[in-house]
Amino acid sequence: MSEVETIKAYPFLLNGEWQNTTSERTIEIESPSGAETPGAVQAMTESEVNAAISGANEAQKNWARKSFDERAQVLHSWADQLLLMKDEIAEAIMKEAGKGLSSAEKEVVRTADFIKYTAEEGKRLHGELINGGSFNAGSANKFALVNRNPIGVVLAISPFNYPVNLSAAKIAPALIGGNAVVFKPATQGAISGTLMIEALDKAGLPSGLVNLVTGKGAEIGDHLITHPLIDLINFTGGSQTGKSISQKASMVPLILELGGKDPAIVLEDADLDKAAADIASGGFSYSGQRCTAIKRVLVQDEKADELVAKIKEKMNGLKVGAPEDSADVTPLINSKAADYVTGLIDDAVEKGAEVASGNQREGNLIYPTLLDSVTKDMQIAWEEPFGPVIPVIRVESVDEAINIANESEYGLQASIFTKNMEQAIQIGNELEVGSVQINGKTERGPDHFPFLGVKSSGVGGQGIRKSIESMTREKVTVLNMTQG
Ligand SMILES: NC(=O)C1=CN([C@@H]2O[C@H](COP(=O)(O)OP(=O)(O)OC[C@H]3O[C@@H](n4cnc5c(N)ncnc54)[C@H](OP(=O)(O)O)[C@@H]3O)[C@@H](O)[C@H]2O)C=CC1
Ligand SMILES: O=C(O)[C@H](O)COP(=O)(O)O
Repeated sequence: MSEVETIKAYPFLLNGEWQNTTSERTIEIESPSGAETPGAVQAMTESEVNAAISGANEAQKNWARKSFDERAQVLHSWADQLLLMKDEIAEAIMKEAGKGLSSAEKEVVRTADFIKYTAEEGKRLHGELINGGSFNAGSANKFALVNRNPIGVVLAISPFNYPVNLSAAKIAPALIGGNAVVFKPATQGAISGTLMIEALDKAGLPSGLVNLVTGKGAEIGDHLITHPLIDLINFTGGSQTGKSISQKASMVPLILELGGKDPAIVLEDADLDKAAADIASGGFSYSGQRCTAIKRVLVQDEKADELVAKIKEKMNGLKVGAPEDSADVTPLINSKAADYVTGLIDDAVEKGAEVASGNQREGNLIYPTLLDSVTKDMQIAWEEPFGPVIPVIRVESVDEAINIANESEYGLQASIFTKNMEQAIQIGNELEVGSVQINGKTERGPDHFPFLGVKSSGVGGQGIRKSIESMTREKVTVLNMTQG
């Protein structure tokens, strides 16, 4: 048997059947650590993609007629199945996304919690009744019944870094809202995505309601996003990909969760131990491959030396190594990503940044790197590394910190560390971001909080309740009463 024949090729789920592509082409998943491939997925053909979309369109009609409670039962059962498959799914996340095993296990548990909360939140989705008499030119004999209806077929496209959580964060709210889903996982993440759909299938998923589409985004992406039966696109990934989708998908509602360059703004009165601990864990966990990772530090000059020393100290507590050992910093997703990060570090060092810690590389593993005295002419001041490197930019005033924070093309989150709550709130109001964390690291969770990015960080809102609202639309029925 040849080496290629020993690689497991995972099938896709199309209209209730697990199938292999008629193209007979598979895509081998890379191991970020350079170990053997964890398997392969099918490169689906255009006609298989069409069948997935039209099957979902058909299945949605029945699903929309089900009560919230019936839909919720499927979701609860999905969460139970995910937990039963926890070890297998966590191993897949570890092998294809290079995530530390214990974080991968936490991702599965977090996802089950997410799905269960979504099921219950769906049941609490109430419409409203508006009386026409409350408007000057209106009439008290008119009543608007405002209900939330499904949108139809949601195209869910997810990134590699949270291949289970960020996929379920689209699929579960879409389903509870009465939609069908065509799910295209990141190729590097597609085995985990396939396994989570296997769990959903075991939970009693109606045939065609969620169809799994595997294949390279560069090959099938345009076809998917421009298909006339796609009613909404819910995308998480890089800003470049997101912007290109938004240009091509005309008149289709979009939810885009894109890149970030989240600053930690540290004021002179901050608790520096707390700030340093949050910067180290917020910037380096999962090797900085989180949209919400702290990606730059803006610190008042007077406190910069002390803060840098404390961050370095906290960095000693980071475990660097293999995903199997549950390390915090593990090899990056592929060599292109690692080369990109190395290039950013080299550019900064050439232009005068000081390496306070790190700047070592072994294969795709980049040691956590802290760059001090970063200036605005360096690429690392502006670009999203999606890797374990934090630039420290020293500022002379709070206004300078706000200006640099807002000069970024991104606007996901920002942290402010200070004991002065009033000032923190004032600064927060000035920052062009979706969320501000006061005295805490930037992060998405808990998952029922609203989550959104502005500028190049995204369009539309998520977070369990928001996600259900974003993937349903209001339907207004006006009752015109005869004069009583
Ligand atoms: N704001 C947020 O909530 C989050 C944002 N992100 C961002 O995601 C990025 C990292 O994820 P990464 O997976 O590398 O992002 P990519 O943009 O490379 O890929 C995301 C998804 O888009 C698919 N895709 C690629 N090209 C196209 C196309 N032309 N049309 C449609 N789909 C396409 C990919 O498929 P394939 O894998 O086959 O190429 C993948 O499924 C970072 O920038 C990060 O900040 C990540 C998590 C959360
Ligand atoms: O979008 C991401 O990268 C993840 O959802 C981040 O989630 P976290 O901030 O809770 O790690």
